[in-house]
Amino acid sequence: MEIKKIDLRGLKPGGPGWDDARDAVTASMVANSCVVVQHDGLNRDIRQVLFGRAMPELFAFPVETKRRNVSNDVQYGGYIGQLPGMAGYESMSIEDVPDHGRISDFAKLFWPQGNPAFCETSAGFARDAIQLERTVTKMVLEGLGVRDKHALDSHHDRLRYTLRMAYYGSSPEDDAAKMSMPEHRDYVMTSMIVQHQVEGLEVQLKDGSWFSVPPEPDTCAIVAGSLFSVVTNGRVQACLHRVRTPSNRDRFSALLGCMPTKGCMVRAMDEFVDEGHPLMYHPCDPYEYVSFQYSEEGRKSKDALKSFCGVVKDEPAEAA
Ligand SMILES: O=C(O)CCC(=O)C(=O)O
Ligand SMILES: [Fe+2]
Repeated sequence: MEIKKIDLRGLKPGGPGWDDARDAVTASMVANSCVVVQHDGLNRDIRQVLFGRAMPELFAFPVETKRRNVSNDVQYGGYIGQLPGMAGYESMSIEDVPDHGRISDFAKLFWPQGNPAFCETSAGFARDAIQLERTVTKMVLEGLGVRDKHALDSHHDRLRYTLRMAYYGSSPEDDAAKMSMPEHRDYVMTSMIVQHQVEGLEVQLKDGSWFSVPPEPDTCAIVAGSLFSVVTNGRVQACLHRVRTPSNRDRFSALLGCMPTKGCMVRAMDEFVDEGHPLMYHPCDPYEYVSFQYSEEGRKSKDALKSFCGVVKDEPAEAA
């Protein structure tokens, strides 16, 4: 089994090829909780500068400087590094990235006099990534049967976006089979993952095997997070994925995470609930869900989303 990449180049909503691509994107999301697309949406020059210059310069700063990137807002925001079992992994996030003030505040943590080139690169990348994410999510929701333009718009209007830049440093004594990031599901609505030259992202397929997403230029992967299961009433499950780089090279990736804006409840869209598909998840506050997922109870749970807001709760684990 594998995930076939879907060509979105040159497609316009409703134009030639759109319906076929939409159906293929939807089928991949339903089957694998992930879609890999070939696109012309992420400007090549911007990507080249982001991965070739901006990110290497950023991660070269000392840890004390990188730690200035803090977040009081979301779990795994700000700077992450030196995690147990994940030596070599670091990431830095810019929340609400369409707000240029957030990017320049971030840049000033590293370059107190500012760094317009860095700001332009990250803003350009984020702008393109948001556009592409919206196209793909629109395809999936339409492909699953949502026709109401207002419902699609209001889904998008209530999202906020975080740009996360990640670095996976290798070390000569690393075992090539070693995991750089253990398997997990993202709590978000969706994550877009852009790789650059070095492999790493692996997605678990329905038959339990792991598919390594090739780091081809002009492609990216969009994986479903837990909150997308709520919205689609379980039609699309959260994607189990991990990072492993058998070639043992240093690796960068850029991620666009979508979360609902604060204060918005997440609920199944009307189109996905009917007699044959009873409601699976009660409407929930996404930020309360995130706290739950990382709480002791959430970590112990076989299916944190179901335990938190499932209409039918998980069977409690049997006492040993
Ligand atoms: O770097 C990647 O390819 C994926 C990282 C990831 O899954 C995450 O940060 O949640
Ligand atoms: Fe992830």
